[in-house]
Amino acid sequence: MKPLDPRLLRYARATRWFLVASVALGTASAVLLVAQATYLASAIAGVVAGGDRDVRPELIGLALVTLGRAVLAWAQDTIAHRTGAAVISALRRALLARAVALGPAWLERAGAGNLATLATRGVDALTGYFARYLPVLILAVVVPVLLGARLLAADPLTAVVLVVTVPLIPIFMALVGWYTQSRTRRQFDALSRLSGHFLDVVAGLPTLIVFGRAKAQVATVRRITDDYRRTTLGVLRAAFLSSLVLELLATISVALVAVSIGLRLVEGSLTLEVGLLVLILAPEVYLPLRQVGAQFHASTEGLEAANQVFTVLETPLPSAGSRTGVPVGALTLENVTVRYPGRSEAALDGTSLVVRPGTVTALTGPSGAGKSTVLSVLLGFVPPDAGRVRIGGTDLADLDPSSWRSHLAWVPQRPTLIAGTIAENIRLGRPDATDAEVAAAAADADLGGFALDRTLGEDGSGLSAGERQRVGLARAFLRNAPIVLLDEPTANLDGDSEQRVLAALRRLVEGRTAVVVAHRPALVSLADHVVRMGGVRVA
Ligand SMILES: Nc1ncnc2c1ncn2[C@@H]1O[C@H](COP(=O)(O)OP(=O)(O)OP(=O)(O)O)[C@@H](O)[C@H]1O
Repeated sequence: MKPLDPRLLRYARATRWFLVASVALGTASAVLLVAQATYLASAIAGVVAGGDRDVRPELIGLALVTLGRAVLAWAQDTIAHRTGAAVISALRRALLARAVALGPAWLERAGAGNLATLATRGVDALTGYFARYLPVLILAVVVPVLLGARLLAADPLTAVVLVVTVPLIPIFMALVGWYTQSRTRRQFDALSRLSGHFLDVVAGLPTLIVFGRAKAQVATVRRITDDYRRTTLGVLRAAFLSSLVLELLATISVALVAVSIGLRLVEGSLTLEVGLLVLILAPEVYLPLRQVGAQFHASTEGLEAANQVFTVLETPLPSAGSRTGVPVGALTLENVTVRYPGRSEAALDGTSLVVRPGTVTALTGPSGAGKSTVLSVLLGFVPPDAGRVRIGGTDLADLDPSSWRSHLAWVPQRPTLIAGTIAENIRLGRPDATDAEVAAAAADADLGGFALDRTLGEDGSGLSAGERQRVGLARAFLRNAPIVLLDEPTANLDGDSEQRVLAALRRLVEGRTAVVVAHRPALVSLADHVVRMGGVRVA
């Protein structure tokens, strides 16, 4: 694992300024450190020498330098936290924007749980990286160089000891990093698996309880948790052991310097002032290196998360057209074949279909025949593996996806609802709609008797399946788009509601191009054309 992933500089610009500021602050702090040691050594040597030597200037200098170092530490800390927050929010925004651009088919493969872990806990782990690891990493480069130069000037023999021992620490750390990389990845994978599974279990809890599988799921969660605990302990073990060895290495090196100073002081070949200066500065050379070792493991989780974010950001987008003018005309599927990843059988196998403008086409057929897949293809969520989709003669692949979708209204089998009021949920269909337009759309979808300011919970909890579908319909009414795609819009409605919604649907599809997945005869009767799907090729 690289100590600084160059992609961080590319995707999070705040990192560049942070590095520049940190190098400047680190250099200033190293210079103050040398000044502090010089004042201290001179003051002690002065006191030991006795006589009437006035050490007040050294003491004043010492106080000022100490104050300066405190100010620098505060500035470094503030900048580190601010940069961390800026980078985290930039990465999170980029990640979510990319996930949206990659589309639902990618999300299904990547897993919503994984994405949620990455966007929350994952990128948050970068706080430790910016606040604790990077500053000491920079100090670990700047301080040994500056202090080494000062020590070379003061006592070349100590400089030789440093040149021999200091490089051992980064070499050792690189070995540790190499060893722990795969373990950290395994730890993060286990956490993602745990989150994904937990999400599924919570969402399906009522079903699991009814089928008596809740206990079995508890056992599965326990197994994954155990796995996570084991990998975490493995990473921690490596962290503690490597810190121990680094401390040992640094301590032995300082001891070597101290012994040589002691011997030469006794011999009289070194003055007390220089000896003290070297003794004060030598441990400071190793300090940032030791801190890097100690903080390295605090940073690995954040770096691994960043690595995974970059993998998502670098996932090529499905090829999309750029034509923004959407032509008016027939929607045509020509020998379209769709094969979902991991499925040997094609969901659509050479399907051809023509939907003439201004007409309603009903897709019927047995479950699994590929009706919803036709809608996904028309929505541009699932690209055909073979064949073409044309809009008025233009290949759908040449159209800019968001321009195309701005011409569509879509009601899926289970419309997605967000936490918020019913009105807010309907307004997703057209965010700039007025309250009166929202109310009219609600009335069209047979939601007239509902208090639109009623607040729904997460995923629209608090509504029945039929009510959820009517909110989805109200959205389509509000959208007022020329093409309407409906996936069994009356599936969950009772007879009376169905009649009212059908009347509204008749108004909705009037003069528009509509494709309706339909099972119920009443809905099929809305259609100008009925296409039966399932096994046989349709036309
Ligand atoms: N995301 C997916 N990943 C893998 N296979 C899928 C996916 N979505 C659908 N399929 C498969 O593709 C086939 C067609 O599914 P589709 O949902 O289009 O059928 P449908 O006719 O709409 O069915 P229903 O009437 O039950 O909604 C089915 O065999 C289904 O299992």
